[in-house]
Parts: sequence; structure tokens; C-alpha cells
Amino acid sequence: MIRFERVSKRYGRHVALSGLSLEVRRGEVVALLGPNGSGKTTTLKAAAGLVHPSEGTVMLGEPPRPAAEPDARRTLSYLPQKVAFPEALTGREVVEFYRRLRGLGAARTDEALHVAALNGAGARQVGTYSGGMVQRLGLAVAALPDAPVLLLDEPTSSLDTAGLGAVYALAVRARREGRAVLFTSHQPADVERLADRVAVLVGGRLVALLGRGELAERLAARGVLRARVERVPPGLGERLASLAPGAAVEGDQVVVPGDARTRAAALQLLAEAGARVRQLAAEEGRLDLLYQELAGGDA
Ligand SMILES: Nc1ncnc2c1ncn2[C@@H]1O[C@H](COP(=O)(O)OP(=O)(O)OP(=O)(O)O)[C@@H](O)[C@H]1O
Repeated sequence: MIRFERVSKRYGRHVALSGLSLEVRRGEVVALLGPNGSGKTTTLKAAAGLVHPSEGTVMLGEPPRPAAEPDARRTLSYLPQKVAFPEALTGREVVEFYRRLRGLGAARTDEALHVAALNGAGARQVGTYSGGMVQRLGLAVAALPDAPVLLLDEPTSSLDTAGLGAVYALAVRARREGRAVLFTSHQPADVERLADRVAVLVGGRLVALLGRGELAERLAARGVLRARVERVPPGLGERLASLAPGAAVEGDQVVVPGDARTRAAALQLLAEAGARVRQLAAEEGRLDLLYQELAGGDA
């Protein structure tokens, strides 16, 4: 449904995207994850026909046709990273404008405002909207057509819980309807919740393609437990190190890297050794460290 075939994009001498091959199938939601400047927006723009690859092609729809062809636009709906609408128009007028442009039935306006949880604010001028409400309006416009391909660039940034719910509902419905969804995010929680697969880009290269749940597993495996103890029993450092290489005792602080099971075992060990815990914190793994690892230290 969306197929990137060895797509590269250079801006002058700068390589934004390098040999990307990736497929998003019907009824599949794929997340693009990666540090700032790793090529996520360039990837979506290439699929939307807004950026012309220096090499390779993007094919859209069934039967597949090049995204660069103007007709291919009909098969997609695209939510850009930054949306802007005329401030003097009401939210409803904005959605109406795009509905007519798409030649869709009148009922669609209300549906789209509802999907984006904006119905209460539809009569207000865009100039009075908060940043999150403008973003929801962008979502309403993206939700208008039943396009087979849905491209969402950071759809959840700056949204509150109700706004997040609207994005989730839109993606889940699109999947159920057999559409192909490609979205970008910096939030592991969104990705875990929505994505069937996760494509990780670092420096314009696809460095990993993870299945559902794999991201959470990889992040959990890169967690760390920090505990402050009242008294450090003799030999505690060695015992912890045999449980988790890299574990360390620094003053009254115990630091144990590892997955959730290792962290639980470390707590048990502290209890058995008679080290009373005064303070406890557990962190899941950091995305930036995972990017570095996946990119072989290049991130
Ligand atoms: N029009 C342009 N001209 C020159 N360089 C560009 C242009 N658009 C993007 N780039 C560069 O291409 C690289 C990839 O940018 P892109 O916007 O795709 O990254 P991204 O992964 O979406 O980043 P972010 O997470 O910050 O949104 C960056 O180094 C960026 O500076």
C-alpha cells in the first residue's frame, strides 16, 4: 500500500535519507521513530509527493502508482508536522473548505470535527485556538477522506489526553478499515499503543524494524534501578555485580542496570543482605541510548 524502494534524498551535499526500503501494508500501522533530523519528515513528505527523491521511488495504493504522480494524491491523507489555517475562519469553515476541495458529502464535516474531539469549538475562529486545538483541527482535516493511505507527522505532539484519544481512535479505525498508516513520533507510549511495527531511522538510514512489543522489551532491557540504602553491608557490590554486570555502589547509592526481572532480583538481594532501602527509583531505558546502540554508536 505504501512502498519505499531504495529511497534517498539529498539536500545539496547533505544526505537526509539514504536507501530506505520499507513497506506498509493494508490494515497496518507503522511508526517512524528516530532522533531529531533523522529523516522522518522527509520520509513522509516523499510519500506525500512533496519531496522528490534523489534516488528510488515511493509507490502508493493498489494498484501501486508513483507518489510523484499528481493522481496519487487522491489515495492519501497527510497531516503535516506544523499546520496553519487562516485565523479569521472558524474551525468548521476550515473543515468545510477541505471537504469541498475533496468533493466529499456534507455530513463529513461534523464527523471529522467529532473525530478530532473539536465539535465544541467548531464555531470559534482559529485565531482564538490554543496550539493543541490547531493541531486537532489539522487532525480533523486529515480525518476527512477515507484515503487508503494515512500519513501523520507527529500527530500527538502538544495534545492533551482527549486529543491523544482522538489520534488513537483515528489510527485504530484506519487499521480496521484496511488502510495503511505511517506516523512519526518521539513518544514510546504512542508507538507501543498504536504501531504494528516500528521503523527506526538514524542519520537517514533505517537501522531497525521492530515488531509489536519489541520496542517496549528493548527499552525495558535498558532500564536502571537506583536505591539509597541506610547502610551498605560488606560485599554488597560484588553480589550485585554477579547479578548484573555494571551494577555499582556509590556511597549510599546502589545503581543496577538491567531489565525489569534483574531490577526485581536486585531488590530481593538488597533485602536478603539486610540493606534497608530509603529511596527507590526505577527508570525504563532511554530512547537516545537505544538509537545509539542500533546505529552502532553513530547517533
Ligand atoms: N528543505 C531542506 N533543505 C535542507 N535540508 C533539509 C531540508 N529539509 C530537511 N533537511 C535536513 O534533512 C535532515 C532530515 O530532516 P527531517 O525533517 O526529515 O528530520 P526529522 O527526523 O523529521 O526530524 P524531527 O524529529 O526534528 O522532526 C535534517 O538534517 C534536516 O536539517
